[in-house]
Amino acid sequence: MIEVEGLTKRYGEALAVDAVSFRCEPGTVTGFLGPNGAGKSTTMRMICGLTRPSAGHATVRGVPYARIANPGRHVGVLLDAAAQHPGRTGKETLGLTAHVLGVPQSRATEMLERVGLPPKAARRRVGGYSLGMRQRLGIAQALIGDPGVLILDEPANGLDPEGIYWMRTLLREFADRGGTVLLSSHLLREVEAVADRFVVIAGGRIAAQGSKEELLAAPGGGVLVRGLDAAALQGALAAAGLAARPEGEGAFVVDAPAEAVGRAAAAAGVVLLELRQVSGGGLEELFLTLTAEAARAPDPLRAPPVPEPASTEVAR
Ligand SMILES: Nc1ncnc2c1ncn2[C@@H]1O[C@H](COP(=O)(O)OP(=O)(O)OP(=O)(O)O)[C@@H](O)[C@H]1O
Repeated sequence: MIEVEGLTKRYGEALAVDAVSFRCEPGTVTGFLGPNGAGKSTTMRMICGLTRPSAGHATVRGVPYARIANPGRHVGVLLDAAAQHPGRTGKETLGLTAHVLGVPQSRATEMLERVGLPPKAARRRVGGYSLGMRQRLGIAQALIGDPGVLILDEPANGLDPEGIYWMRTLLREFADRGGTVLLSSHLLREVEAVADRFVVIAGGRIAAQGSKEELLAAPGGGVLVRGLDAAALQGALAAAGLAARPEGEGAFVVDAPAEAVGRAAAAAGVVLLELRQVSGGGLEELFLTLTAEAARAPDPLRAPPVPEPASTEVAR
């Protein structure tokens, strides 16, 4: 469980994150979305105790991250895959993490295999890795302590299509085993495919949050129904008192539960070819609408970045 309550980060006069609150429940993947500069990384860094909030607080499994003893055994974090030491090999990097977390070295070898870094790649220096290989190594580091929570900032960056598919499966299985995942990404289709819930942030503020069903349902909802005989279907719906509007090709949209529509058709002996919830324009359309709205309402306090004093940051 991750709980974020009123998290706020101010850099001088500029508000990077403005009173952000959300929860990530065990067994779910939460997609954290927003345009460039929206405040996603800053929020994630505050959750992980790397950036000090100006106001508000965040807890992971009920305690602030900084107070978790041996946090890598509980929370797997990947915030910046490029932050690996370039002079170490992949195997050395992961071996060191295993040592720090107190897990057997055999687990490092196991994780390298799991993330698709075979022995030959693992013997190479990280400085020579592609971005996708660094991401895989970062994911291995996040997973090596067998945590129950994953916090991943753009983990799919640089991954090839096979890698993206692999990542999706990994995260889904992790959540299905009861894990909690907070995942930021610009790959909307990928997030849509894996996440159960979304938190959309724009201009430092929450623009929307909720379950996939809630956020992606078309305004007004309704079901689309198509019958073998369109006229008979229309008659059946009318007989059941259900208002239907034609949707082309013998289909109708009905503002009623799918069960009521199915029963009306069955009662009239009408064969149905299609019966489904009407979905909206997908995550992409939702994202563009929400972020455009946020852009139309600029916050006068948001200004160009100023360097943060080093003392307020914990070293990565
Ligand atoms: N150390 C800092 N000093 C000053 N401003 C900062 C600092 N870090 C981030 N910001 C500002 O805070 C805002 C949010 O940045 P953040 O990196 O959290 O956005 P993001 O949603 O992760 O963006 P992206 O998708 O591009 O990674 C931006 O306006 C950014 O310029």
